[in-house]
Amino acid sequence: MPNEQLRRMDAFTFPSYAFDPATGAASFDYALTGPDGEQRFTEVITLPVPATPPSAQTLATLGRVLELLHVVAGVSYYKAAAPPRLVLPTPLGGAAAALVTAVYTKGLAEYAYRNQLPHVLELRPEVPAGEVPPPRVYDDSDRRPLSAVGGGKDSIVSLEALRRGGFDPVPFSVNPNHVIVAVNEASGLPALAARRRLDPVLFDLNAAGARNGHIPVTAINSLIAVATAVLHGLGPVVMSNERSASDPNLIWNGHEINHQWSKGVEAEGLLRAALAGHAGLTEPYFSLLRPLSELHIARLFATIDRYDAVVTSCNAAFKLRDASARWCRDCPKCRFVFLAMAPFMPRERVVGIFGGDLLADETQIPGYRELLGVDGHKPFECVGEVEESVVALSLLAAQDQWRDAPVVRALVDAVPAAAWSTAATSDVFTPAGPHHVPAAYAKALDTLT
Ligand SMILES: CC(=O)N[C@H]1[C@@H](OP(=O)(O)OP(=O)(O)OC[C@H]2O[C@@H](n3ccc(=O)[nH]c3=O)[C@H](O)[C@@H]2O)O[C@H](CO)[C@@H](O)[C@@H]1O[C@H](C)C(=O)N[C@@H](C)C(=O)N[C@@H](CCC(=O)O)C(=O)O
Ligand SMILES: Nc1ncnc2c1ncn2[C@@H]1O[C@H](COP(=O)(O)OP(=O)(O)OP(=O)(O)O)[C@@H](O)[C@H]1O
Repeated sequence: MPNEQLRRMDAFTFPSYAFDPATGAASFDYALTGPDGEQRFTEVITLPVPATPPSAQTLATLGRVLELLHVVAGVSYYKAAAPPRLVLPTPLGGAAAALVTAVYTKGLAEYAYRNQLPHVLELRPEVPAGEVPPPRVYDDSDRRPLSAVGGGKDSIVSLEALRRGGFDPVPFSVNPNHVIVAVNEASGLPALAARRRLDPVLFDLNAAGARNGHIPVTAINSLIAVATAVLHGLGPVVMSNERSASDPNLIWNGHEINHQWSKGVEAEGLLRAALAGHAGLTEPYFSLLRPLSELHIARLFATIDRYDAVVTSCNAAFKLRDASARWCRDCPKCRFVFLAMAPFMPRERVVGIFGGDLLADETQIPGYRELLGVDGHKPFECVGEVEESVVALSLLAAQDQWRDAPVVRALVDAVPAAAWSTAATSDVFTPAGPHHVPAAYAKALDTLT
């Protein structure tokens, strides 16, 4: 469909969805509609099939989770045109409607900002009238947790904390690539995987110049994880989203723009409430690392060495096409994670993990100046706060192995005095802030210290 027709689309709808318990395949249909016709999409998400066929009650609960997933996963296709109307397929209760509204506004905020589409931030879904029958209550709180694995340091910290804490976690990933497969192999734990196939039409539209941008992918992965946990009779989904994921990158038109919105604590609370209200799940989902800073998580990661040859946090390794093998060593996330790990490891260990020494490479200085708040705003990437970067730099400047590294020397001179004094009194290693970690899991992280 030509691009100008896409731009005239006036509504996004959700014609139907279907689930086949025999294959685990859920197919979700979407449509952009407008004066020139309709553009249809179908996304297929295939859940791992359990050894024992699910009961009717399990399928009923799963159906409720899939209803939420159908609507939330629509963001990928909505963004190709960003029409003014979002027309939901079925009535939803207050908590589920609140989740959907937030996913399409706050979750697409970076997309709206970059494409200069302020109406997206004001979208209000049209919810069909009608009562939603109350769901069956499903108490999953004391079952084995499903631990979402993304291949990076954060999910490794959670997986190891759960394992050492005696929770017997089941690793789980969506579309595991070679990095995630290698991390799971290093853990030695049998893992579950779901497959997600975006409609290839979307890639054709992208190539033809359709609107594109960041989407709240963690909300989608989270609901796929919860659907898998329900289907397999497992307990809560444990995520590894940190404290700083809740902090915005910038304010635009009075709205917070946060690249990591669906990793933040607001999204976590909305998802939990929607899953309780719409699907009856009592303890569906939480982030074990929520009270921790990225720097604190890096310090915990340094206590675990069995994943050094495989751990990869760089997003370039997770592209659907043309992915890098591991760390690209030239993006904000590589720069930040190197800086965060370096104070807690021998230099040769961190250089071995990354396959190169970013603090010996002076071309990295402009990128590090952004992370340290000297230039520009916090990059649109999964990176820690400026204060965490300054604290990490101060730790490096105090170590013989790093003090004379060219990048460290240049950055120490660049950071303003005010930032050094903030860092000197920083609480970056003190767990803090709102979280949803259940009492039974609260001590799991102590196993790593
Ligand atoms: C890997 C990555 O960063 N991808 C972003 C990138 O996409 P790109 O075009 O360079 O390559 P692909 O990932 O292969 O995607 C091709 C197109 O497919 C569409 N698409 C992909 C996945 C999806 O779930 N929905 C989609 O619609 C999209 O049109 C792609 O162009 O740039 C895109 C445009 O800005 C981003 O949308 C891609 O981001 C992925 C959805 C992705 O998985 N990103 C995560 C690495 C990510 O950003 N994680 C955040 C968490 C944010 C959150 O709130 O959940 C983080 O780590 O901070
Ligand atoms: N493919 C995936 N399947 C399932 N969960 C995922 C996947 N990718 C990321 N996640 C989860 O989503 C959350 C955010 O991902 P993110 O990439 O920030 O984490 P990570 O890979 O564990 O660590 P890092 O921040 O070091 O990259 C984490 O809880 C992670 O486990």
